[in-house]
Amino acid sequence: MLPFARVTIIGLGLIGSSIARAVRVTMPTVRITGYDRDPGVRDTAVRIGLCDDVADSAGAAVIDADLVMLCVPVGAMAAAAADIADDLPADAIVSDVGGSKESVIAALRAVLPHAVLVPGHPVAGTENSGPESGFATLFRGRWCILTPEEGCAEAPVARLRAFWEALGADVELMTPRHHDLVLAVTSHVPHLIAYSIVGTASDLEEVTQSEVIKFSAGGFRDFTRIAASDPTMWRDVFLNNREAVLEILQRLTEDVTMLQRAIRWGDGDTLFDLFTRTRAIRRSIIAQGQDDARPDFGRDHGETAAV
Ligand SMILES: NC(=O)C1=CN([C@@H]2O[C@H](COP(=O)(O)OP(=O)(O)OC[C@H]3O[C@@H](n4cnc5c(N)ncnc54)[C@H](O)[C@@H]3O)[C@@H](O)[C@H]2O)C=CC1
Ligand SMILES: O=C(O)C(=O)Cc1ccc(O)cc1
Repeated sequence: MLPFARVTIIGLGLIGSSIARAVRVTMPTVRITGYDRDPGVRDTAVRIGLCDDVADSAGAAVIDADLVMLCVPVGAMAAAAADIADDLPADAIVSDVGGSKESVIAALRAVLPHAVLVPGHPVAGTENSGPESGFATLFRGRWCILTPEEGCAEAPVARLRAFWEALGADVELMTPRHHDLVLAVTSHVPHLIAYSIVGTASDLEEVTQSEVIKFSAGGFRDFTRIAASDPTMWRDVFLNNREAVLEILQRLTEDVTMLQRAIRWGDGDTLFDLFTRTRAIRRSIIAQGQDDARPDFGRDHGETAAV
């Protein structure tokens, strides 16, 4: 049995459009309604046949929904929730895909105090954004973390788990606070490092202009991919996961200072030991099959062109 019969997606960018495509492929009888604040995005969604219906307002989109999935930048969650508040069916489950959780939950609760809320975060994405960049297999073999509030009933969590599993994701539960700390280490600070190193290279433009392009086949090229990620989305993530990001940045700063000292004093053992440890981490990730180089990951899936 399907976990939901009528799914509404608010925000039809990379993640919203990928959910729509994945639902089409994996649960073809589910009725998908979409809404986006940007009329151009709504037009594109109609043109590429992303949803069964694209509504003209957020309220009209949710009026008979079983599941409402908020797929907007985390700084826009409160506004998106306010737009659906008056028309949301009392028994509909509201979820989101925001990359930070504690502040998003607080913002959603302030606007939807009585809603059945099961927040989530699919740990899957790309540096691209917009409705045409999504693809149906984005969530396959990836984690989706659900962060229900204390005291949340089990049934809605189970239904949302079944939904994400149908899209191919592996589901794990965490407290919102723990989610935010884990993601600060594994995703948010790495993005900040990429933004920062690409910015530093660009500040040295006069020295590096040609070299940056010429030699960017190395690690720098990987940084430029990450640093091409959506500015609105990432600005919002850093402002909303402030405490955890600052905590991890403090620790990183101490570790970088330690490396600086090792380089200054010619302490090769310290460098070698760390690099040996980090190489083992990379190899264990590959051994667990959690690497993007796996053949069923990546961006060129047959399903991409299908919807
Ligand atoms: N991009 C990624 O790799 C991942 C992003 N996420 C999360 O997914 C969410 C969406 O990100 P993307 O799909 O990448 O962004 P996107 O920029 O591709 O799409 C966001 C869409 O939301 C729309 N929007 C903004 N405010 C709105 C409002 N108040 N009402 C209705 N529509 C509104 C925009 O017009 C845009 O079309 C973010 O919260 C982000 O943290 C989660 C996992 C991965
Ligand atoms: O493109 C990449 O390397 C990513 O890290 C994708 C990503 C971006 C944001 C998230 O909240 C989760 C995953």
